[in-house]
Order: sequence, then structure tokens, then C-alpha cells
Amino acid sequence: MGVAEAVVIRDVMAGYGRRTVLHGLSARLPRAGVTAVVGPNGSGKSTLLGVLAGTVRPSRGGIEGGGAGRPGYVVQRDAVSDALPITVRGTVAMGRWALRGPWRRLTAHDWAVVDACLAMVGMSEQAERQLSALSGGQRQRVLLAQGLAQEPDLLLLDEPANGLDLDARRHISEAIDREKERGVTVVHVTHDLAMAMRAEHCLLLDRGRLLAEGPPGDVLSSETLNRAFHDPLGLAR
Ligand SMILES: Nc1ncnc2c1ncn2[C@@H]1O[C@H](COP(=O)(O)OP(=O)(O)OP(=O)(O)O)[C@@H](O)[C@H]1O
Repeated sequence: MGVAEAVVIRDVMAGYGRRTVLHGLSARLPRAGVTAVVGPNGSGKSTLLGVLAGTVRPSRGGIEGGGAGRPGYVVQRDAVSDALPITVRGTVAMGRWALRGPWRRLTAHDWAVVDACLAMVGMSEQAERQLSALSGGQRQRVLLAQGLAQEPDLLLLDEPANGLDLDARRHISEAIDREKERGVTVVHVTHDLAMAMRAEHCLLLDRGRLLAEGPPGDVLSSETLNRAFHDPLGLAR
């Protein structure tokens, strides 16, 4: 994989205050491909997404070839206040404002994209409901639609299928596949081995270091998983 075909994470050291979480992590993410990031709780997966998103600034190293424009970053649903007085459609429209700038009027095309993204996650019928009135899983789907509506080159998803039912998981997997086909570089954090196996590339993190990188079938071998997890079955919680 040359530099042009990859987003390169080069020797990234990053953390919070004096606490270092990522200890000189280097990896390559295939462009227009899907990378799954796996590893035990607290190993630094979300922090790595934060570095890719630009919300966590590395104290050393950096990202090369992240693509044009702002990455689409879909955080875990617990990280979003559920008290915001906003509709489902309005929440997805925020993805378009992120693209256009907050004071621009959205065009008919913008609203068409918003509605298409709602359809992609199977939430069209809930469009006029308040976000706060939705279940956790439904809210997660709406946040994914918001990320898709940004039409980013780089789409970062933090545990997008966590706690979702089978139908919603299928929607998420299909949305990831569709984005990849459109040429988007997708990086998602997951504890779901089946979902990780669908990716082209996989990073296994352990205590802020890269334990393994490569095709998921190699990285997720029982031998490497045993090195990272005392209880490998805990991964598929
Ligand atoms: N905003 C923050 N401020 C201070 N410390 C943080 C912050 N976010 C995460 N950490 C710490 O950084 C370490 C790595 O956290 P991170 O969320 O990146 O791990 P993770 O691999 O995504 O975990 P999980 O699987 O539980 O989501 C943890 O020890 C956590 O306590």
C-alpha cells in the first residue's frame, strides 16, 4: 500500500492532559476501504478515532492523507445529549450544515441528501419525531445518518452497531458497504467480530499500542486475540 492508497497514521502519541493513551502508534488505513479497529476496553480505540477526526491533538506524530474536508465523525450515542429539542430530520440536517457552514440556507439538494440518508438507516418514518423521544438504538441510527449526510472522504464510526437489533445492524453494514463503493475511507471501532471480519483491514490495539495490523482473518486469529484479551470471548459481548 503506497501513501496515495492509504491514510497514514505516523508515530502518534496522544492522550488527555498528562495521561498518554496512544504510545507512538503507526498504521496504514486503505483508502476507499473499510478498516475495523478492535481491542480491549480502554486500549485507545476511541482516542485513535479522535486523532483521525482532529478532536484529539497528538503530542507527537500525525495523520497524512486524511482527504479533503472535515471527516465525518459519528460518536457513541452516550456522548450525545438526549435533551436537545431537535427533530430527527433536523439532527441529520446538521450534517449538511457541517458541510456548508452553519449560517447558509440548506438547498433542495441538501434536504434530498438528508432524506436519502434517513432512508439508508431505515428511519424515514421517524423523521418528524423528537430525537429525545427515540430509543437508544434508533438515536444511534440517526447519528449515523448525520455522518453520512456530510458526504465525507473519511467516515469515522465509534461502535456504530453497539446494542442494535439485527435489522439495524444490517442497515449499518449496508451503509458502510455503500460508502466504500462511493470511494469513502471508512474506519469503525467494533467489539463485534463478525462485523470486523467484513472489513478489508483490521487494527488490533492493546494498551495504546498496535498489536497487529492486516487482513481481519489474520489479525483476528485466536493466537493474536489471546495475546490481547485474557478472555477472547469477551470481545464478542
Ligand atoms: N476525555 C477523556 N479524558 C481523560 N481520559 C480519557 C478521556 N477519554 C478516554 N480517556 C482514557 O483514555 C483511555 C483510552 O480510552 P478510549 O476511550 O480511547 O478506549 P477504547 O479502546 O475506545 O475503550 P472502550 O472499548 O471501552 O470504548 C482510557 O483509560 C480512558 O479512561
